[in-house]
Amino acid sequence: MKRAVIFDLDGVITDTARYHYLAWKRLAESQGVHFDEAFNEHLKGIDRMGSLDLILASSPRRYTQEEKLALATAKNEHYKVLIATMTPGDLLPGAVQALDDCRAAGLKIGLASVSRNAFTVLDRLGITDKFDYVVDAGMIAKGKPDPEIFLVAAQALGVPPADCFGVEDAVAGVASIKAAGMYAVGVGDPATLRQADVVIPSLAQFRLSDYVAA
Ligand SMILES: O=P(O)(O)OC[C@H]1O[C@@H](O)[C@H](O)[C@@H](O)[C@@H]1O
Ligand SMILES: [Mg+2]
Repeated sequence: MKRAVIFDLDGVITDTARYHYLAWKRLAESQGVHFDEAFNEHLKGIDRMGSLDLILASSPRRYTQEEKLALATAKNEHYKVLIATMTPGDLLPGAVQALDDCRAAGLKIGLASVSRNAFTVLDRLGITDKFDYVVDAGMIAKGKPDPEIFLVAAQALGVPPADCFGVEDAVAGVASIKAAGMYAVGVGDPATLRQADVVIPSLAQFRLSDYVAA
């Protein structure tokens, strides 16, 4: 029986994945790099500097560390403008119900986000207190697809990884959950999230009883 659930944030609980996409697209195009939805799939779940490196790999120019930091900061400033007006109305359908179902079933609830804006987004959505523990980028050395972030969350929740399941919209995130030895619920397209144990289109189709016994 599963005793804990660890959710990703961006693209699972709220549509910030769209805001990351818009901010990266503007940044990439400012550097003459073509950017589309297909390329963006590879960036989902990847931390800020890792994402920038993947984008700049398509540029013939070489960038100094200082230039890269300036570009990452510019992207983040744009992203912060996009999330500044978020409200609880930006919770995706089924998100609160899924969290409440997990709470009612007595599961520990964690959040594993590589975003340095995770606490701001949780605050804007008004759901910070729905989590027993939140791991963000500042607490880990290696981002997704490394298992570290899900393992740190499981340890903080006091539940062995085999008794946890993770919920993710990103290829890198599902890989991180599986590498941590957990059951993976993918949110999105089964053709993209091939490594997940089960894939649902959105949290509106979240069926806790299907995962706790898995
Ligand atoms: O730039 P931030 O807010 O620290 O976010 C880092 C990453 O956070 C992840 O949750 C997103 O899926 C990525 O797209 C994003 O790049
Ligand atoms: Mg995500």
